[in-house]
Amino acid sequence: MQKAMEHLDVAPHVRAILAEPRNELIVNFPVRMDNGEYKLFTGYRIQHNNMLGPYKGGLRFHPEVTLEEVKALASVMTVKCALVQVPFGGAKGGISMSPGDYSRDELERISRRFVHDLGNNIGPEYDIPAPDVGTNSQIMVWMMDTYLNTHSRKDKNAHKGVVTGKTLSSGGSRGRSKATGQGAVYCIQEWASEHNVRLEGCRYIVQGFGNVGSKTAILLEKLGAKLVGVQDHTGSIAFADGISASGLAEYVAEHRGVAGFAGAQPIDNDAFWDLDCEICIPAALEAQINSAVARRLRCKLVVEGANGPTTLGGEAVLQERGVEVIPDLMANAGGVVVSYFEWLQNKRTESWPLEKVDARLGQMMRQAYKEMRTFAIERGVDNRTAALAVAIQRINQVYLERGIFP
Ligand SMILES: NC(=O)C1=CN([C@@H]2O[C@H](COP(=O)(O)OP(=O)(O)OC[C@H]3O[C@@H](n4cnc5c(N)ncnc54)[C@H](OP(=O)(O)O)[C@@H]3O)[C@@H](O)[C@H]2O)C=CC1
Ligand SMILES: O=C(O)CCC(=O)C(=O)O
Repeated sequence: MQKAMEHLDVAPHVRAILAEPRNELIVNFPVRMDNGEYKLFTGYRIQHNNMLGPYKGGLRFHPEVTLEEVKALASVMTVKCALVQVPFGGAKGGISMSPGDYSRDELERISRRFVHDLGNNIGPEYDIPAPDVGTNSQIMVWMMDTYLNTHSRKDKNAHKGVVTGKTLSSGGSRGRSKATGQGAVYCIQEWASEHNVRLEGCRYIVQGFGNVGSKTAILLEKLGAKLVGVQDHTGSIAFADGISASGLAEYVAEHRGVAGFAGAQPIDNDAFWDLDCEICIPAALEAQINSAVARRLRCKLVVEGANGPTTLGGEAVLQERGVEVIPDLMANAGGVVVSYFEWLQNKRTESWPLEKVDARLGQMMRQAYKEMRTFAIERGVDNRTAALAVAIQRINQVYLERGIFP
């Protein structure tokens, strides 16, 4: 962000405000396990900035969740929303836990108790959680239901928009589950048309085959591109003739990992990064592409499906080697854009057809992509610097217009 601000005239107080989150919430809460014993969990919710609208961002259930990680991810949400022009600010939250270690009943009690203890610190006009790593639409529905039961005694259907990423039957939006992948694919299509690359036959590798990784892979496959390698926590697989993305998604749903998939060969985790391809899509966790990995990559383009997958060192090497990066705040913004549509539909008691969701998503992603590339070309900077600059410029403008309450 500091690098981007060098290209802008940002007021000193706005720099200071953006450097820290506004609110940091930590809740410690006990949950009854299936064996009758109680276990204490620590939940975080970081509200980074709400100048452009209610705080917005996902909730992560993963063993590596820390306060520092959530703070960083919350700030990415602030700039992401500003870049794609959804009227939201930035937030993120999570619990340090491994969801796979708990039964469905335990997960429900953990999710409900977390929301109960967040109390009035979330709300449809104040702070709106969504899915992230280790959480899903069922967890979002439990969270919404808990909020409605504790906040609106008479009308159980008002305020459904307190959480997005819900199941369709409980107030979700068509297209939300594939939205992040769909947004990434719209970006890839823009890149391909700028560089005259045919996506048919284009080879790509994906790290992380959860919501973002699998949906991106399936949509690219539909465009004729070829998935040649996948990695998740269970291992890495490759197949030069192309792995079936939809077949692999079905296998992962059943086996909870890519290891053992019959339609590809197992390879070393290290060798995954050496695979010949045009596009590399990190869609798991932060800091996966460090300088050593960046030296090995044999792609033309890195599309950051995940938040923060490239370290500063990794990015420097990619730039040196002429590998273009579509940064997280641009590449994975499709999720929050369709979350915004879901929130709007909940407010208006509407249900949009998928065609409308996709068309509006495409329009917003392409507009933001164009603004990022125009800034990058005109100022001679990389895409991340450009995307951040476009976003910060917008936030700065609003601070200057509205001023600071004394
Ligand atoms: N869901 C959304 O709408 C959005 C998500 N994102 C970002 O996308 C990324 C992925 O999120 P999402 O798809 O929702 O999460 P999921 O939990 O659905 O999937 C995460 C995937 O990453 C794998 N993974 C986890 N750790 C590692 C590792 N160390 N090495 C390789 N693979 C690993 C997981 O495997 P396993 O399950 O076996 O652990 C799983 O396949 C995150 O950075 C998230 O913040 C960004 C925007 C929106
Ligand atoms: O859909 C949302 O509100 C937020 C998704 C998210 O957490 C992200 O974009 O990183």
